[in-house]
Order: sequence, then C-alpha cells, then structure tokens
Amino acid sequence: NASSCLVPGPAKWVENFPIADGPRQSPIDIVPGEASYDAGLKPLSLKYDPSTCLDILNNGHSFQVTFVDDGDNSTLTNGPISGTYRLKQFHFHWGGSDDRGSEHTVAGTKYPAELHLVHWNTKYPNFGDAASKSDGLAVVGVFLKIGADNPNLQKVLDAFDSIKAKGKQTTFPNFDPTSLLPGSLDYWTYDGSLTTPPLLESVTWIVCKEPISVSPAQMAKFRSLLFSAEGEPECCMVDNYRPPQPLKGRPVRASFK
Ligand SMILES: Nc1nnc(SCC(=O)Nc2ccc(S(N)(=O)=O)cc2)s1
Ligand SMILES: [Zn+2]
Repeated sequence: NASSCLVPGPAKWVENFPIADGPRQSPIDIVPGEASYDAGLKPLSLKYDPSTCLDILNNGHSFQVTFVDDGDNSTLTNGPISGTYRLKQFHFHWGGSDDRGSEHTVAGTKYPAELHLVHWNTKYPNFGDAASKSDGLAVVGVFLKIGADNPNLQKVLDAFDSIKAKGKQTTFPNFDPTSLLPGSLDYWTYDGSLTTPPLLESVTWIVCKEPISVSPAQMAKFRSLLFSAEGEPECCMVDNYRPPQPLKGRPVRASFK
C-alpha cells in the first residue's frame, strides 16, 4: 500500500501567507468551560436541496463535494449569522490514525475526523468575492467519532474509487448533506479563518457539539485516498488538518447551556 510521504505542512504556510499569524486564525481549541452561553443565538436553519449536489473531487489536500450555488436552494440561515449563506461545498479533514484528524479540538480532545460545510454570504456576488470579506463565509463543522458504521457517510466513501488520485473528479448526484448532521445542532461559534491557504479571515465558525459516528473501516477508506496525482509516487492522504491556533482574545459563544 502507498506510503504516507512528507507533505510540506502548516508550519511553512506563513512564508507565502503571512496572515497565518493573524488575529483570527482557525482552527482553535474549544474550551467548553470558557465559552459563554448566548441566549440571543438562534437555532441553525440548514435547508439543503439534494438536486443541487454536483460532483466529488480529489483536490490534492482533501476531497470535496461541490454544489450548484446559483440560487437559494441549499442555504444556512439564522444561528449566529444574519442574512442568507449558500452551500458551496463540503469536505473533511482526518488523521493517519484514530487518535487525531480533527482541526478543532474540545478541551484538547482530538477527533479522528471533522466535516466542514462551506457557505458564502449572498450579500456578495459569488464565493470568491465573499471569501475576502470579514462576514463573507460561514463554515459548519461536525466532529466524527469512532463508533457504528455510518450508512449516509458510506454513500460518499463509495465514490472514492473514482477519485483516488489528485485531480480526479466524478459526478455525484442527489446527495443530501442533511444526512451527515448530528441529531442535536447545539453549537459553539467564533470568528475565524479558512484553515488552509489562503487562510482568509472571513469565516464565521459554527462547530456542532454533538459528533456523528464513523466506523474504523470507514476511517481506513478515508486513508485510501492519495495526495499524489496519477503517475506520481503514491502518497496517502492523511493528516490533512491544521493544528489549533492562538485564540488571541476572541470570544467563543455557546448556543446551549
Ligand atoms: N477568490 C477565492 N476563490 N477561492 C478561494 S479559496 C477556495 C476554498 O474554498 N478554500 C477553502 C479553504 C479552507 C476551507 S475550511 N477548511 O473549511 O476552512 C474552506 C474553503 S479564494
Ligand atoms: Zn476544512
């Protein structure tokens, strides 16, 4: 099987992206005891239309499922944000073993993987423009915890054989990302950034407290993807997570007591 090669990691990003040392970088370690309950926070409204699901792609640092975002068919409203944000894509981060892989941590606890549902603010014309605005993006994070096999997640994993290498893409119709959400949508929220270059400080983070399940066999499937393109030495796609960054005085609010 493929080796896990040395991929230049987060420590080098600051050379090309000085914002890596900025005031609102992500991910962070969430300390529940230090989060402040905010009764003014509304419940999340996530309304996704499976017919907007387009394709699945190995982009060389994760895989992502991309959505048609030319209308308000799949949206995030309420929660900590105002206005309407459209779903653009979802992707995951995971580790080389079950003891690591998530980007956010909870009182130092790492989960084996983390799902990110990426949305952009429709007050801007498109994702690229929104990505450069302080209120341009909203990402819903969901932790994955080792447990029972997750049949909804399996639908995504079943597409992996056709996107094993970097740059591979295939159609992925009629998938409902609601099926990947936990039962409770209690969340923590704080102002942060993209966790990979360009590390733009434009993300309202919304991290769900309740994880979804993933089985050990399903985690092994994540690790069968490659960072490398066809014809290159095979490099297992693992440990594609950025470690927690300094909070720098930012408040973390909780939607629950
Ligand atoms: N003008 C621009 N177009 N596209 C970009 S960045 C593309 C993109 O979606 N990047 C991205 C990086 C990290 C994350 S994450 N891990 O959810 O913070 C989400 C999204 S800037
Ligand atoms: Zn991400």
